[in-house]
Amino acid sequence: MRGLVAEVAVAAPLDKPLSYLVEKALADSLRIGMRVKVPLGRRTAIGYVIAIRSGETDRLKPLLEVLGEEPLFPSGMVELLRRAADYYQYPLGEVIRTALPVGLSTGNEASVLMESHYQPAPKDGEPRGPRQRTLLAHLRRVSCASRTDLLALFPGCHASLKALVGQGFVLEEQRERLRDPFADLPPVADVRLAMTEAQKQVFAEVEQAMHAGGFAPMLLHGVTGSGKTEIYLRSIEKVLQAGRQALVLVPEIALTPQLVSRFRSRFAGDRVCLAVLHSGLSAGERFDAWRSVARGDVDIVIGARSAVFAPLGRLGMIVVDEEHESSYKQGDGFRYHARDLALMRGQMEGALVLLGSATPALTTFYRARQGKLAYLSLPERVLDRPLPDVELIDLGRERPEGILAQPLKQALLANLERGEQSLLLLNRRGFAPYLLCADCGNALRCPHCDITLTFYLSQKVLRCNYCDYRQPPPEQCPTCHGAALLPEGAGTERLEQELRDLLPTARIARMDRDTTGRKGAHQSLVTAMENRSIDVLVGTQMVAKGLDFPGVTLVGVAQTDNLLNLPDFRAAERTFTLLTQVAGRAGRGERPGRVYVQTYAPEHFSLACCARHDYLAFAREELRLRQELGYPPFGFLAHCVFSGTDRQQVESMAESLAEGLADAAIGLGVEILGPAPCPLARLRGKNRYQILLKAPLRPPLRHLLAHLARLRRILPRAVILTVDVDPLDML
Ligand SMILES: Nc1ncnc2c1ncn2[C@@H]1O[C@H](COP(=O)(O)OP(=O)(O)OP(=O)(O)O)[C@@H](O)[C@H]1O
Ligand SMILES: [Zn+2]
Repeated sequence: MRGLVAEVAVAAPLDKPLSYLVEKALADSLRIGMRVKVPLGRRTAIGYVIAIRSGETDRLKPLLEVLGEEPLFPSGMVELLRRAADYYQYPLGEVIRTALPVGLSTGNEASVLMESHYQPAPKDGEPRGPRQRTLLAHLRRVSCASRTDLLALFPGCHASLKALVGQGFVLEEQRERLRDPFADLPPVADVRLAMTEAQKQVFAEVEQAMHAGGFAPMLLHGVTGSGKTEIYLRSIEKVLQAGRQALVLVPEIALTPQLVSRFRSRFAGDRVCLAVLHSGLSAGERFDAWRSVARGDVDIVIGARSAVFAPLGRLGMIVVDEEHESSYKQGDGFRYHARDLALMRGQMEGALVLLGSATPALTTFYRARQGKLAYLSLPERVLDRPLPDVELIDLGRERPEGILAQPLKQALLANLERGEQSLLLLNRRGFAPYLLCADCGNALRCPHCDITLTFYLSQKVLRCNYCDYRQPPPEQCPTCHGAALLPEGAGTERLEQELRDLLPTARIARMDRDTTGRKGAHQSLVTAMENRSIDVLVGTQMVAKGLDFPGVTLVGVAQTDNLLNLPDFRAAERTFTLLTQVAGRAGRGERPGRVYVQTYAPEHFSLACCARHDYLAFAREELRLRQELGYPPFGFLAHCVFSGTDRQQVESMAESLAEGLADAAIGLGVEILGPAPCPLARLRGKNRYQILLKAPLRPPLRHLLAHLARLRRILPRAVILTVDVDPLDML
């Protein structure tokens, strides 16, 4: 018999969508983009309708229920979702589940306004059960979480949560939905800047592409402080005037309050509806925001990574700010890169895609050089403001007693005297990265991970920065029972302490994940910097990210070598990028800036190029090295990680699959590297092996990955394989 058939991408690890019969009662209300309940084997599952057609229905099971009254994404987005699933070799239903806001994926409608929220109580010690400990560790890390979010992260955690509340480790309260953390910020008055000549030129090129219509990918390479934001704002105005919508991606909403407020002040009120999608929203709020976007009520969406899937139906432009940022890549599950999907989406929907950065990812820069992206450049800062002077301090020669060498110390003192602000970067949290035994030389290590425990002096705790394992610092060395355990190396806590000794009268603050966990904490640091009630801000990478503090004239980098020495072919690029970005925070106002970078490798080209503000020279040298080694952008990678508790089993499964791949790879020109233990050979109690697939062209790599999808069926349940296409993090 023929009838109505729905193609459903079920949120489960399935190769392809399944067909279901649509019974008469549901036929009228069903549309593409709706969420449905379907039978799957002996259970029911949630899925998403991606097509409706007429066809043979004899052997089809009927669709059980339609959830919600409106589609969650426009039918025009199905193709993007499909291509994303195909590109990253991930099941379509899971891709859609990742794309939708969290509250929606669980199946229960997220419309509750009041719900339980949990916070860690000020009680020391650890609960008994491992589940309770994990939950508590999570709560201590995030400070507060709603029941919905906890259940999504830790399915079935009701009992543990109740026990934690019962024992006084956790406080429970009924709260309204979380408020929008940006709603009550003082509105910044919008200054409509007269564009500089360089800005005018770039903007003219954007306008031209807009007139031409259709897909137009562009790279806006503008040095730090060159006024890229104004280009975004003006371009979006044009897009809105043409009756289309804009999507703005930022690396992390919570870390980019200044950009968000510039958009707010330019557009809010102008009968323009702007939605900010961010993780501070409660499930209910996210659901509401999503639906109003899906209905077409929103003109501009600003959001982090996952906003690339915002259900905008009349998309005219996508801006990807700080396109080089690695937070655009999702690190687990569906490992997509939001910038790459933004390009894919722009192409499919005929939109302009503007990627902006002072330090474009080399892959992006190379694409521009090949002519796949238009190259727009703002080579100078606005208003003839100079880029800061950068001085490299050779630590091998200076040999400072503490963390800071003389020249940087003196600069800090002088800057304080002048009443100007300073910024110091050290990309390590805590007091010290190791607690080392002076007798036997052993460092204390995480029992679950292949990594040393970080020592936090203020909290008197040793903590694993990967799995959050904690223990009090022991009295004696567990190996030799020696009593001299010494903190080795430096983290932001220690640097802060050293600064307090050096500058006793200065107002010093620290910005890292430990001081910004509380809601609003990051924002109050930013405000205090803007008000000049902080003299010196110390922090991790966070201080390097897109902040615009005109009062900062001095930037110091405490060390560069841990970044430069990471076993990763992108180490030089990461170093160059981070240093250039943090240096770019200096001298953005009226007074010029200076930068001191402490390093053991002053002759390294990534540092030398940074000191000369010479991105092009850096890119030239780094591209040459990449080409020699066949690494991106001259080759394409897929990173396969096998993990499980039984090391031997993991290793032997990795070997079997590598052999299977090797057979299939004959004649394809794909290199198969490994299996070998991952650099982080143990993580959260799991042993890890990796295979790296490397190919000069994409099609053979994809071919091999398709083969891997079949091969992996032989894996036992105890061995988990994750495949990361275009990996960024290969530890
Ligand atoms: N045409 C202009 N006239 C005067 N000031 C301007 C102009 N354009 C931008 N500015 C100011 O210059 C500063 C830097 O601009 P913006 O924050 O857009 O830089 P950016 O290019 O995004 O830099 P980064 O990559 O470092 O974030 C801002 O304070 C901004 O207000
Ligand atoms: Zn650990």
